[in-house]
Amino acid sequence: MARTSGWNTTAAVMTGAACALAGAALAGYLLSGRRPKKRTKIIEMMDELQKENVYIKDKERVEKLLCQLIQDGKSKLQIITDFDMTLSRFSINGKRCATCHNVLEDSTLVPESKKQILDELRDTYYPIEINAKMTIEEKIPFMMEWYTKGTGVLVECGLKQSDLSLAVKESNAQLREGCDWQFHALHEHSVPMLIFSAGIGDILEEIIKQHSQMYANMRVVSNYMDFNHDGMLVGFKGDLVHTYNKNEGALRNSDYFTTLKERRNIILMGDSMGDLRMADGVPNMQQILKIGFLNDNIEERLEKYKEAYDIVLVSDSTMDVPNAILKKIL
Ligand SMILES: Nc1ccn([C@@H]2O[C@H](COP(=O)(O)O)[C@@H](O)[C@H]2O)c(=O)n1
Ligand SMILES: [Mg+2]
Repeated sequence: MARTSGWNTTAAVMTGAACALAGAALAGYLLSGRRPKKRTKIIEMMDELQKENVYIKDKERVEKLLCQLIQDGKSKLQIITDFDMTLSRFSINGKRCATCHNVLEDSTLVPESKKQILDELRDTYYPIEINAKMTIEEKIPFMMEWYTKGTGVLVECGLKQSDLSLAVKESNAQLREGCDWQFHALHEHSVPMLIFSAGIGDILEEIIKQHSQMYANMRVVSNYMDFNHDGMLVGFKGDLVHTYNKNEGALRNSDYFTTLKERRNIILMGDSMGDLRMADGVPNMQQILKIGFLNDNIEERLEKYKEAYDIVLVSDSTMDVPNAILKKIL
C-alpha cells in the first residue's frame, strides 16, 4: 500500500462522528499564552483549503459534504474528471501548455498552411468558450463549428498513428503536480476514475502514459481518432464530444454508471462550466463535491465559478486540494 504514515492517523481521526474535532490547538496556546482560535471544522483544519487562491462560497455545504464523503469512505466513491486544463496543466512559467488538440495542431506534423487555419479557428472560438457573458446554449453552435472544422483540418494533414507518441514528447503538455500520486492512490484503493474529455482520446492517453501511467480503474470518454489499415488518420470515431455537450451522447448507451450504481458519492473536477454536466448520467447520486480549476479570464468568471463549483482553485498548478481530500477518504 502506498500510504504515508501521516494519512492513516488523519483518516482515523476524521471518520464518523469525529468530523468536528477541535484539532491540535493546545500546543499553540501553551506556546503563545494567547487563547487559540478554535479550529473545529474539517475545512478549517485542512491547510490546503486555507490558501488565498481557494474559494469556497458555501462553507457549511462543503463541510457537510466532506464529512459525508469521509464517513461513507472509498467504497461509495467515484471520480469524474475533465482532462485538458484540469488533469493537465494550464501554464508553466507563464507559457500556455498544450491541450490535446494543440499537441497536434502545433506539431511539425501539420503543414504551415493548415496551422494558419487552425490558429485562426482557435483565435475565433476559444474566446467564445471562455466568455463569461454568453450562456452555454449560446456557445454550443460555436463549439460544434470549432470542433467540426478543426478535426476536419487535422484529417486533411495525413497524420500517422505512429507519429503521435513523438508529437506528445515534443509538446509541453504536462500533468498537474500530484496527478501521479492521485492516479496511483485511486488505483490502489480501487476507486473508479472517469476521464471525460473534449480533447483527443489517443493523445490524452499518450500524455498520461508519458507522464504517469494508465491504470485499469481509469475509463476515458473522448474523441478517438480513426486510422485506416496503413495507420493514416481518416476521421474521428463516434459522436463528437465538445466542451459543452458532456451531458449527452457519449455515455448514454453505456452501462458505465449503472455498473457503479453503489458508488453514489462523486468528486467531480473540471475547468469549464460545461464540465459541471459530466455527472448528469449518474443514477441515485447521493453527494457530489465539485472542484473547479479557474485558469483563464479569472476576474470575469470567478463569481460564476463560485456559484457553480463547491471549491474553486484559481491559477493552481497542483492537485494539492483534491489530493488532500482524497487522503481523508481513502
Ligand atoms: N481545436 C481545439 C479544440 C479544443 N481545444 C481545447 O480543448 C479543451 C477540451 O478538452 P477538455 O479535456 O477540457 O474537455 C478545451 O479547453 C478547448 O479549449 C483546443 O485547444 N483546440
Ligand atoms: Mg478542460
